[in-house]
Order: sequence, then C-alpha cells, then structure tokens
Amino acid sequence: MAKKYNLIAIGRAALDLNAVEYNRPMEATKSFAKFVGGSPANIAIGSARLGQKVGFIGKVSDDQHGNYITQYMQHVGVDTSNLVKDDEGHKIGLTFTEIKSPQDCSILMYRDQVADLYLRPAEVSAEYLAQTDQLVISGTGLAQSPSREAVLKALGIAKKLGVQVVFELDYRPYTWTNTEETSIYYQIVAQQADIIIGTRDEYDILENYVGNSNEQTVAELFKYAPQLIVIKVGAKGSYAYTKAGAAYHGYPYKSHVLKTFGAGDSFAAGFLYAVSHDLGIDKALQYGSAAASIVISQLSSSAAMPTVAQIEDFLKTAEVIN
Ligand SMILES: Nc1ncnc2c1ncn2[C@@H]1O[C@H](COP(=O)(O)OP(=O)(O)OP(=O)(O)O)[C@@H](O)[C@H]1O
Ligand SMILES: O=C(O)C[C@@H](O)[C@H](O)C(=O)CO
Repeated sequence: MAKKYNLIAIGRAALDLNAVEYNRPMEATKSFAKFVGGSPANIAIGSARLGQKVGFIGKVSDDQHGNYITQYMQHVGVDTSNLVKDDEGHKIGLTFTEIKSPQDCSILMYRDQVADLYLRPAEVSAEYLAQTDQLVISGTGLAQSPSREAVLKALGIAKKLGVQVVFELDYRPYTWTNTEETSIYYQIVAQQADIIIGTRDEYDILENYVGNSNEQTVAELFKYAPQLIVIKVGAKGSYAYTKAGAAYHGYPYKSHVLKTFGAGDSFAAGFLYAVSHDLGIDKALQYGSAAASIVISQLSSSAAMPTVAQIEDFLKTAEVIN
C-alpha cells in the first residue's frame, strides 16, 4: 500500500534574512527580507513544490517566528504535525545573507541555543516514520544533544521499518565543537544511510581527512549500507556513484546567478524527486542541477523552489557550463 508520505525530513527549520540591497557588504545592508530557511526545511519545501507528499520532524520557537515558519510550511503543503513548539524558551535560528557579488556570497548564522537543537528523542514518533518511504537526515541535527539522540533514534526506527535513509551532510561548522566529533557522528549515520548527498568539502569532514579522491571516498562508504552517493562540486557540477559500480557526471547549467546559497538544498529536492520517481540517475542529476540554477537566480532559497513544470521548461533551453 502506498505510504502517506514520500519523504519526511528531520532537522532545523529556521529563518533566512536575505539582503534586499545586494552587491554590497553586510555592513552596508539596511534591509533584509524574511524567508523560511534551514537546509532540511528548504529540502522539505522544495520537495512539496515538486508535488511530493512531505512531512517534517523538528522544533521551532514558541513565538511569532515559530508560528510563521509553521504556517509557511503548511501553506506549501508540508505536514507540520511533528514540528513541535519549544517549551523551554529557546529561540529560532537566524541566517543573514551577504551578497557582495554573484560570486562572493556568504551567510552569517546566529545559532546559539537554537530551538532545533533541543528536539528530544521522545518527540520522534515511530508511528509517523512508519508512514514514509524516505527519511532525510540533515547532518547539523547531529551537532548537539538532545537533537543528536533524536536524529539517531529516527535513524534506528527507519532502519527497522525499512524506510530509505537519505543523509544530507549539511555541515555547518558553527554548531559543532570540533571536526573530529563531527566525523565520528557523520560516519555513524553515513554507514547506515542508503543515499548520501554532500559537497566534496563535506566528505573531507566526514573522513576527517583532506585529499581523498571521490573514488577513494565512495569505495570506503560502499563497504557499508549506502547504495548511491552524490558528491557536489559547486559550479563544476556533481558526481553520482552507485554500489553496482556506475559513475555519472551531473553538468551544471548556466544561470543568471544572484547568489549561490540555496543551491545545495534545491539540488537535493530535485535529485530526490527524480530518484523517488525512478527517472534514473542521469535525470536525477539534471533535475538537481536545474533546480539549483533556478534557485540561485532568485533572492530566496525556500520561496524560489521550482515546480516540475518549471524544471522541465528550464531544461528545454538550458545551457551546460563546461
Ligand atoms: N554558480 C553556479 N552556477 C550554476 N550551477 C551551480 C552554481 N553553483 C552551484 N550550482 C549547482 O548547484 C549544485 C550544488 O551546489 P554546491 O556544490 O555549491 O552545493 P552546496 O555547497 O550544498 O550549496 P549551498 O551553497 O546551498 O550550501 C551544483 O552541483 C550545481 O549543479
Ligand atoms: O541551512 C540554513 O540554515 C541556511 C539556509 O536556509 C540558507 O538558505 C542557505 O544557506 C542554503 O544553502
């Protein structure tokens, strides 16, 4: 019987405050526009825009910002029954963006004592996870307790129930104590995940070593559960590897780049949509690259997530970056 959800994501839902006056440093920016943000929330929203049935497990502040995030996610069709309100006064995470030029963008995160990292194991429901085909785990959820244990509980339940586990490495250094610790927790989850998505730099963090080739990285991970591994390299595109030994190159597409953040989350939503619909790995990489090209041409990450029709339209005239 078909499950209620194609995908449930676990991790942070937060706020992005994106510079409205761009092509200048943050010090000179007076206006910021508010959007829902947080990598797993962005992936959930992007997946819902693509017509996927999506749920979310997380924690938001019990205030106007938490209300806004919950209402926005409901508005785009993400189920928020397991997006709980914090009862200890923790606040929402804020991400300010700086767009000095299309090539020079950065984010500034305010993530001290943020509500998402206080998600408790008791707030992860086996009944909810039984209703999904896929669980998307964001690496940042492993950064601190009790969120770390909540995520590991979700992983254990998913494995027991045969839910496909996707690990989005999503490394945000601000919330971690040191990279050795990150590597330990990343390896625990990566070894049990069915699909892993991350940038080359994030795999270096996972391995706690800089210098391995993609082939060395995937050979090590394929000794464990993973069946499909994606390694992204920004404007140089992406690579996908299967346990059966196939390798694919995802070409990036030319875009009227306004800013580059949001590329990874839109890529994940597009890629996972195509994988869930058995469209093949080449198509999945095309969907990921196209979704990313669309999102980086706009101010927001979450609000710019494309529909399937937008991706198909884009691909009709898309030009590959060589
Ligand atoms: N400048 C660009 N032009 C075209 N496509 C891009 C560009 N930057 C990224 N992409 C596309 O987005 C995909 C993901 O980008 P990237 O490797 O930067 O992920 P990320 O670091 O997770 O992104 P983010 O900046 O959102 O954290 C790339 O594989 C590529 O297809
Ligand atoms: O992941 C975050 O918490 C910040 C995002 O919402 C932001 O849009 C971004 O940087 C995406 O890459």
